[in-house]
Amino acid sequence: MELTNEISILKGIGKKTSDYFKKIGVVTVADLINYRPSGYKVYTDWVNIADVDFEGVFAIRARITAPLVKRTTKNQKSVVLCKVADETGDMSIIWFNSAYLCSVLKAGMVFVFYGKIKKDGNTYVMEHPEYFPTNKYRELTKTLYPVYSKTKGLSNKTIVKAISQVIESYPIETLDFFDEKFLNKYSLCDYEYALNNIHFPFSKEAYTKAKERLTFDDFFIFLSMIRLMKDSSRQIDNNFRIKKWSIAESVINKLPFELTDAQKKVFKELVKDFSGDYACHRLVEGDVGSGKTIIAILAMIMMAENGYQSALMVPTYVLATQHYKKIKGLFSNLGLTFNVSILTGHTKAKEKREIYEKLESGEIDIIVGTHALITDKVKMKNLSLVITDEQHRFGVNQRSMLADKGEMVHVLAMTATPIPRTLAMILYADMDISLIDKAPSNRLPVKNCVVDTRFRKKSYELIINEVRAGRQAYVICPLVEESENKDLVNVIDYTKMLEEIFPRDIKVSYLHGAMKDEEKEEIMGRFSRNDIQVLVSTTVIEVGIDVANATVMLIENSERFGLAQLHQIRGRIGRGAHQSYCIFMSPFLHNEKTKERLDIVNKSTDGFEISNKDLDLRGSGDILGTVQSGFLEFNTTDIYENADIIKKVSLAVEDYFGNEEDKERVFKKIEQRFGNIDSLKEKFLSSF
Ligand SMILES: Nc1ncnc2c1ncn2[C@@H]1O[C@H](COP(=O)(O)OP(=O)(O)OP(=O)(O)O)[C@@H](O)[C@H]1O
Repeated sequence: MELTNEISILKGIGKKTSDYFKKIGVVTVADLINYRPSGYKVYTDWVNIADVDFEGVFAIRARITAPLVKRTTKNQKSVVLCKVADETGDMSIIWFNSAYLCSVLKAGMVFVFYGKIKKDGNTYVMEHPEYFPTNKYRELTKTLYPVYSKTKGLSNKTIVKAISQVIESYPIETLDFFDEKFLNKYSLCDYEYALNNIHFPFSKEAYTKAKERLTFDDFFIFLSMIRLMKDSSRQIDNNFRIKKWSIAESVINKLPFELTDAQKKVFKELVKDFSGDYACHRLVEGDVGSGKTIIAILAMIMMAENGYQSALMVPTYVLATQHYKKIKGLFSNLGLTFNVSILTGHTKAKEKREIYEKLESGEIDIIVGTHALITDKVKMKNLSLVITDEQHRFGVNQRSMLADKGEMVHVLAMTATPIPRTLAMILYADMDISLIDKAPSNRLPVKNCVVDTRFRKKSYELIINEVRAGRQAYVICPLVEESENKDLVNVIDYTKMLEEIFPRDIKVSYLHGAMKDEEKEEIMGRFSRNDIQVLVSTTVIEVGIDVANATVMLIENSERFGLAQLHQIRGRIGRGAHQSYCIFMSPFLHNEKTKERLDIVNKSTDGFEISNKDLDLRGSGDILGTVQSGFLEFNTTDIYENADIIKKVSLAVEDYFGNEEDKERVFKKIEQRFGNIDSLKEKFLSSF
């Protein structure tokens, strides 16, 4: 048997069955062994019938007390009824469409019945259970039984049988990538053991070992591919090598704050990239408010200092304006004469023409903007650096459309999405990664609370007190206009209500997505000058808004938001030296799930931890769905859950890439297990 053979060479798999297998993506023998269980059935120890006092899946060990009876229900379904008893009580069992059982199961026989127990009036009924002789069941409780994703016409049993055939007759050990020395070094079991125990775990411990090994393999292949890609993108020469960066350094010394160690490290990495042999391709990842903007500014100063142009592209007009103003302000304070401009969809036609000209002539050193930057009209004399504020708003395509306005430019991407470094390596395969892992030290941790609406009055008092102390506040509501759902609060009415409650001198205003960009920008401008003290807003403020004087965040209907989003929203406060307060308000705190979710953001201010826990609650499908598209399916793998393994894998990949012989051997094995490396690479690339 070859792994490339179609599965029809297996016993018991005819044309019809192999067609069903095709529907679940299994065509060849290789597909079959890589088709991993979607879950496992755990056969729990049996319980006394008397102890069953809630619905659920149970095992009971009981004697059949009377001959089985066949009935037909009102809607013509055939059911079989069975009475059973143990020392503690009796119970009814019902099977559907299984008339044959009447001649198999006889009064007096003892079995372990395993199935769902439901309440029926005052009694409990077991529905359609499996049944096993006692000894067989005892064996089953020690193991996990695989459950595969099926398709109509293809039973779990058929899949189990097919996989067992391959495992029994194929020399699985020949597919191992690694030798004993390597396996020992990374404390891994061998591949044969792993494959056996992922499909048919001998014990729970064996399953854990197997899962760990296969997860390792998945990531090993994945990261090897990334490494290959990186090797090829590394070859891009640095066309814009900087020779000096003393102005950037003097800016650092004159800033009103000292850069954090994390920021200093990233700055050094950038100097090294920009002055090195190859073009920079770097992702800067830092939690909300960690201080990424100044890094972007310093990078652009370095380029300007060497006579090159740079572009900063952000997702919204408001954000572009904020960055532009910040850069202008900083330059004028420090007496820097570099030419900075802003280009957005709202720039007036005449002004636009001037900007296009100045970009083409090289007069503008730094251009900040939105998507407007990628139009054909924008031509740049010597664009050398492209910075994008990722936040998942720009695809790789847009990033490269801007980059294409220069000749193999440096690329710097910024993100606040709290993804573990290893996952970032997958999402941003071709990039180096810098982490800003510590927030500036002048910050006091935000004080949080989760409260129901009875706390509203107190929240308003807190807001008034903070405003009196010179600070400002945000109130976030999920919807804009009159809402059909009375439980949700709308921004405009809310603002009116606050205006009535708050003393006259406290200026309240609102912001929502349906407003015109210029209106939004005008309101944000007034808020950042403290002309407005309380801003009632939808989540339009979520990304990047920076008003360090704002210290209160009241989030109405906080149950409506995702946890990562709540973290982003909260990130708008706690950005300065003053104590900040975040109030997660919800009328649904009696719901345990809601409370449990909100407690996560309440207790943690670490974006990475919050995402992790959010994933635990929601399952990882959402995030992994995009990562795995079209490539290896990490179906035994959850990137977040396996962060430790991934770290180990990165080391292992580095190990291998240092050694040509090992590398070749491993790639041969990968090919053997999955097919040709080039096609694998192609699949990999197309999944981005
Ligand atoms: N080292 C530092 N010490 C003190 N304050 C700093 C430091 N670095 C940046 N800041 C200030 O912290 C605030 C947040 O920084 P910045 O806007 O760059 O955050 P960010 O990482 O872009 O966050 P977000 O992803 O939320 O937009 C700004 O007001 C900035 O001036």
